[in-house]
Amino acid sequence: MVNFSLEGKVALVTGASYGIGFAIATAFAKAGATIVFNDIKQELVDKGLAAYEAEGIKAYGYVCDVTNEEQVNAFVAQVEKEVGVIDILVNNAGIIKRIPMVEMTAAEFRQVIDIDLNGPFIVSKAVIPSMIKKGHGKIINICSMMSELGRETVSAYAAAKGGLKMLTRNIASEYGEYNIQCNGIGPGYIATPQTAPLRERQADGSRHPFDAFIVAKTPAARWGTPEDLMGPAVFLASDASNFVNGHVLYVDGGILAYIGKQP
Ligand SMILES: NC(=O)c1ccc[n+]([C@@H]2O[C@H](COP(=O)([O-])OP(=O)(O)OC[C@H]3O[C@@H](n4cnc5c(N)ncnc54)[C@H](O)[C@@H]3O)[C@@H](O)[C@H]2O)c1
Ligand SMILES: O=C(O)[C@H](O)[C@@H](O)[C@H](O)[C@H](O)CO
Repeated sequence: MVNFSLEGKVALVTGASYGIGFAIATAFAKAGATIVFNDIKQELVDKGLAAYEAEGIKAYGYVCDVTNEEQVNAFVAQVEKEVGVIDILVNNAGIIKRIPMVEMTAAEFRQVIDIDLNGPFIVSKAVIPSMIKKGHGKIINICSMMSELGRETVSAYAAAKGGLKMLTRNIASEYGEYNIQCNGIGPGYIATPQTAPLRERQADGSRHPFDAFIVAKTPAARWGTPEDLMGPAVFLASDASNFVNGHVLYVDGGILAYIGKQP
């Protein structure tokens, strides 16, 4: 039988108070896992805890900044003591800055790289030793369309998410022999607060031009929802994917397959 169960597993999903991380953690809980998440502020953690409770899920929430190595190490040690060794890590925490490249400061560029690329490095590094000792582990990095494509204003984000794709391949290469699988999920355009500015209605009530552009660019002809990522995430976290390593699974309604509508 194919085994998609996550019964008895401890899953850490970073930045999972809402949005994509919350949907993935909820799916993991429904598949049997114990959920741990972190966020940068107590109010976000509290909001997350209330949302999990409303779904009937007992989750463990902590304040931790994924860019702070000392904080992350202390957090992972605390989770191992209070909840158990982390079997599944989802590097979901991330930010985007939409600024034309020539107007972006180096400090802004560095901040995006720090959260979206250094963060997954720091958290993965903290959990891998215990995964090796335990004899298995799953790491899922939340990549992006921008792991493959560029567009105006997102240079730092594209650089970080392209780097995250290669970090994924490297973790798979370096730790595959310890029965650790590291794969990515590359969501297409998903309706969350991160993309809300791209979907805002215009003053005259018409659709934001980017909103119409994305619907036309997506063969599925719609934005994705966080729930669209649930099945792929459970697959990559479960024993069903034990020989899948170093891939990015694009969950994009077909965007990367499509040349675009003829004008
Ligand atoms: N929404 C989309 O269309 C889309 C598409 C592809 C990839 N993604 C990626 O999915 C992930 C989740 O995005 P989302 O759209 O659900 O919403 P989001 O980007 O707003 O959520 C990210 C979460 O990470 C947290 N976070 C930010 N910095 C942090 C830090 N230093 N330490 C810990 N937590 C931190 C935020 O507080 C938030 O809870 C991100 O990595 C994003 O880049 C989103
Ligand atoms: O401004 C943007 O183009 C978007 O915010 C994206 O980058 C998406 O959020 C996503 O990562 C695509 O997969």
